[in-house]
Amino acid sequence: MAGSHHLQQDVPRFLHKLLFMFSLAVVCASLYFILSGCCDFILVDSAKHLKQTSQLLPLTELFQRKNASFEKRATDVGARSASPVGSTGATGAVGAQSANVGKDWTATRRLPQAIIIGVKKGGTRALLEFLRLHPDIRALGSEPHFFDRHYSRGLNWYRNLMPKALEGQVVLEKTPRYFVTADSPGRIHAMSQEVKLIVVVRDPVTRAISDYTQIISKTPGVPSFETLTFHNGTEEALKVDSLWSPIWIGLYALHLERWLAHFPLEQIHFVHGERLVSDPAGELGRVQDFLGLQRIITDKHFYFNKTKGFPCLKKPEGSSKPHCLGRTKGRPHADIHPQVILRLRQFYQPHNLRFYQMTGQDFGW
Ligand SMILES: Nc1ncnc2c1ncn2[C@@H]1O[C@H](COP(=O)(O)OS(=O)(=O)O)[C@@H](OP(=O)(O)O)[C@H]1O
Repeated sequence: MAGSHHLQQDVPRFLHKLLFMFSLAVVCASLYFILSGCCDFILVDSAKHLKQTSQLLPLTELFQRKNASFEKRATDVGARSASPVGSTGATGAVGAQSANVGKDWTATRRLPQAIIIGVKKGGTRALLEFLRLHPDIRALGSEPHFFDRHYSRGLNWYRNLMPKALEGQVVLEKTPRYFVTADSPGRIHAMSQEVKLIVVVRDPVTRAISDYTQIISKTPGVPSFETLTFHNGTEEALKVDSLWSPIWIGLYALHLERWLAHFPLEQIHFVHGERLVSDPAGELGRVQDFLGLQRIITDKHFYFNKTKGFPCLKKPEGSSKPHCLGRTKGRPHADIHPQVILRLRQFYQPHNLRFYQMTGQDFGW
């Protein structure tokens, strides 16, 4: 009697349990199908996208580019906000060190494989800013002045200034003063025998006036260009003072000789400063070839800004707005008497010819 009563109670309890387990199984199965359906959709979608893009690029490159553009944005924010390192650069400050921390697990800081070593007022900032458009270039925004001013800080210090880069990307910095400092060629060679060197050269007379224009903009009360260019009180009133920095920097052959004692000519690429203004895409094409990179920066990246009188970028790195270099780049020059300019042209003539012979290129100055 008691046994049949228990049985009567157990059957509905058992049925309840069975119903509960069945419902749970139904819920789990539905969840599984819903979720796996979604994932399939996402996977299919991204696979489609990957297929479309990889028609143009190999997968590894795609991966590197994606990381690179992501990382570039991070570095640049840091580079603008950190403190400068002995820099005379127009835009830059060194901040690469903190900007990428934890952002990319495959990128590392490396010593530069390419350096824009000169020349001051040649158009080095324009070149660097244009090169930054390339996804395979990681460029330091400021001038680190390592080989001329901060060498005692050591290579680790220098390396830590560099932006993080992925394998296959070219790390680049620019310090125009390297070209004219005696120790730089040997020191750079000691760092790397393979490093690629870039020199932006410009008519040394215009370059000297540009240099002087910068000097007077920073230091009021500087004597006139003529006074500083010619030796005062000498028999030959028009003897050029080749030791005055704006004149001395333009003795390109003299400086190049020191570099050629350490590096073969093929390892040095000369950018034609005037053509960098008249045909930036052409000059950039040659620089990309020299760096062993795909020609990605082309004339579609530039437009000529009539107000500025210089080529500007349609879309600089990390922005969608057109951008020209700052006020100190491409500014009106100090007014110099034509006779002085003529005398300086004569002075530079033999030096220029020697430079053309050494490089195998006629720059037409
Ligand atoms: N696209 C574009 N926009 C503006 N300026 C341009 C450009 N391309 C080349 N240049 C020339 O660059 C000259 C400045 O050279 P640098 O950047 O090497 O100067 S610096 O040494 O870093 O101070 C600067 O010299 P100045 O004209 O004397 O100001 C320019 O002539």
